[in-house]
Amino acid sequence: MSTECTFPAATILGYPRIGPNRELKRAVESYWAGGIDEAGLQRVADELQDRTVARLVELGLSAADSSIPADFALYDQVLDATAALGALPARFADLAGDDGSVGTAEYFTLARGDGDRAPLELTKWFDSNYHYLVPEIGTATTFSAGAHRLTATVRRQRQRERGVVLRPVLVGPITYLLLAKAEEGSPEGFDPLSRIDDAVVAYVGILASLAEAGAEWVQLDEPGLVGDRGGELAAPGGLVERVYRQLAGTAERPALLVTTGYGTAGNPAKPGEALAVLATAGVEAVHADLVKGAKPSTEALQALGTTRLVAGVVDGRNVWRNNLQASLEVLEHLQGVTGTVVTAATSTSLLHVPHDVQAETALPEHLPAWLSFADQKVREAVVLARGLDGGRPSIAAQLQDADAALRQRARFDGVVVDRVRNRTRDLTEEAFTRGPAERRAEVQQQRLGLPVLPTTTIGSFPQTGEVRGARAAVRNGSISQAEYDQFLRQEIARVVRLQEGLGLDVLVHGEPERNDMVQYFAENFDGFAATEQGWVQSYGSRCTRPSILWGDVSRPQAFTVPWISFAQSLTERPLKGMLTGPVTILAWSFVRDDQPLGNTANQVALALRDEIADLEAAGVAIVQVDEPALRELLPLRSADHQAYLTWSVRAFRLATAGAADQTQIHTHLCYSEFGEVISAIDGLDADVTSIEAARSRLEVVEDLAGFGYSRGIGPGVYDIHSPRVPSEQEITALIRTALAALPAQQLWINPDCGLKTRGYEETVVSLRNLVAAARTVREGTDIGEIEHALAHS
Ligand code: MET
Ligand SMILES: [Zn+2]
Repeated sequence: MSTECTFPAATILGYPRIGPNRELKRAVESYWAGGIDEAGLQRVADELQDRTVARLVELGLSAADSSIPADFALYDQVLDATAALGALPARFADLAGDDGSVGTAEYFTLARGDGDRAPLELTKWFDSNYHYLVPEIGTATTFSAGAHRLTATVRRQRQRERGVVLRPVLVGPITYLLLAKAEEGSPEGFDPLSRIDDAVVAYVGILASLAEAGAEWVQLDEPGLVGDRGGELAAPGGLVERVYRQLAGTAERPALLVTTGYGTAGNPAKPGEALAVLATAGVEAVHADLVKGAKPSTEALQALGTTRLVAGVVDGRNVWRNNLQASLEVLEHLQGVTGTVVTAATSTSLLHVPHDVQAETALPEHLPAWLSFADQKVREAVVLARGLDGGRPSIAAQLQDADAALRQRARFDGVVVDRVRNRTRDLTEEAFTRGPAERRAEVQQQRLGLPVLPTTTIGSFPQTGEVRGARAAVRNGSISQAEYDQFLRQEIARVVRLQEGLGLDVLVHGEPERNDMVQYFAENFDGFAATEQGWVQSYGSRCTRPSILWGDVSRPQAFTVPWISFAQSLTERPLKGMLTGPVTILAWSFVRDDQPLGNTANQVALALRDEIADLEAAGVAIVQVDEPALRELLPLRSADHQAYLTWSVRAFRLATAGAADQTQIHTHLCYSEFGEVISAIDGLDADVTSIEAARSRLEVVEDLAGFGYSRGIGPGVYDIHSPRVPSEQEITALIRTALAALPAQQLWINPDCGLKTRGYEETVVSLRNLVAAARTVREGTDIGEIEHALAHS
């Protein structure tokens, strides 16, 4: 290792990879479709990488001092680590070359599967909306040191004119194994982390090859230490210390920066302990998330000695302009207490935010000055470093600008709206409570007269090229609003007729007017703004464009009612009104950072409550409020779960509890891992809940029965995540599985989720089979009796 290991005064942990115009997304998809070959894809990726480096230099990072991270995954950074380690599950063993390395085609096979081989599973990356590919580790998994892509990147940049020195980024060994799941067939209770020693050997090899390629620093990301296991692992004498002693003790290596992020690493009651442990182990620089995590204690700072502290004071997760004054105070404090050497940095990679506020042309006038996307955040880190070095006068103008923007934001009309505040303040317990569930079920059945095992869908119908085309056409002005509305009415009428023809019991309008289930609400609520170019990577080549919740939220006028009542006017059967729930709206937007999330959630809830009241007034008898993100926002530490579940469940209840007993409230959740949240789901007090269940072959019904869940439940019997058509027999068998655990009166028959990503061809056949299966089961004598009883109650 070089004895000179100075670290830059400013850095970022990572930068959006997809490209300002989603160049990488397009290139990767074109490669999959056979439009370009591997060399073509590599050319686009290299060009983008060069432009990123140039842009970061323009923003103030140096090309020569390791301040620019090399985190250019083609699909996912965890998949990159899997490929670098050659740690493939047995079903993909043939994808590795003799030296354990994985080529480009094989890399994508891991991500997408082939033939009968299922791809690696996708899961949320910590509490973000980014999804990574889960490593599968078993007792026999082999680990090799094949970080060829990363070393090639480092080498290629070093060989450029004037030589760019990047800082390669890799998921650290402990986090890698914490994020893994046990490979199928592993012994009961097998913990992937038990393979740490073999993994470390491979990391030692990777460090050596990166040093040889010319890397002076390497960044190992260990955000896994913020979870429940972090406290024990990062305690003095624990696994973190042992592993990093080994890595730091190797001769051939670049200097090491270990990052955490997404909260306080290690024991939350001893902030900074994990950093001190890493320093003791011999790591040259440690990073702490000072936005979501706690400030390290003085004791921990003292223990850092000469180890540099990379201080994450610029929020990598949100889009608000930094309070430079406050950040500088934090940095000065850290530096002042113990003489710790401090770098100004982001709290996480900037992967979670869009590229550049400057690319937006249609934001409300007041908003751009309050915002900071990736490029602005790079500048913030650079400015803070300058201020820390040169004192406040050296950045006086920037401090003043940031301060002025913050003050303007705080008093802006719309950020605080008295009318909205008064409503949330004056809420009594009554606003959160409906009548008794049994009584509701009774009056709803009287009103709806549904058969036993009622069939329905989750809301959206296939969004065909025609639907997307019409939306694009009205946006670019080639058709008028009136023509577009007419098109939507035709589409809705077609979907309603189709469902009647199929014989579904509760119909939907199909959601053709919605570009996205959250953005559509953001566009119709006050307090939100949508971006044009604000794409962030969700997984692989998929990006989302979260809206920005900047002010107090309210609903100026009913907006779903016209579509829902039009659809209802076309049929005698009950039609469900479709809304997105408060927690999901928050989870999939950038939310304001100046008040507790629970307060914001209640404002959104009241806006939805107004919409439900208008739907009821229009004669709608069933309203579904989707909360697919309820479980997603669950805090990383179990100690924090209860507080979160309390405010999120209350927000849902506030949205729905204004509904009359005769109005049936449905909710939909897209997952079946109910375990830890089952009582929260019970707490939502929805009359009917649909969930994903087909893939796990309805395992969840046992849990529900064990819990004593007593309201309506629709475990999905049709997996909509693939074009595969489930047969009538197969669905019949699933319904019988459900019936073995739960009473027929409680069960609904529906798919796992909305149909918007499916094609009509498979959808129609699948739904026909679903209706036929429900009928077949209904005709079983015992159930026939129940139905008879229901009809006469
Ligand atoms: C991700 S959950 C989706 C629910 C929505 N109602 C739909 O059907 O598309
Ligand atoms: Zn869903």
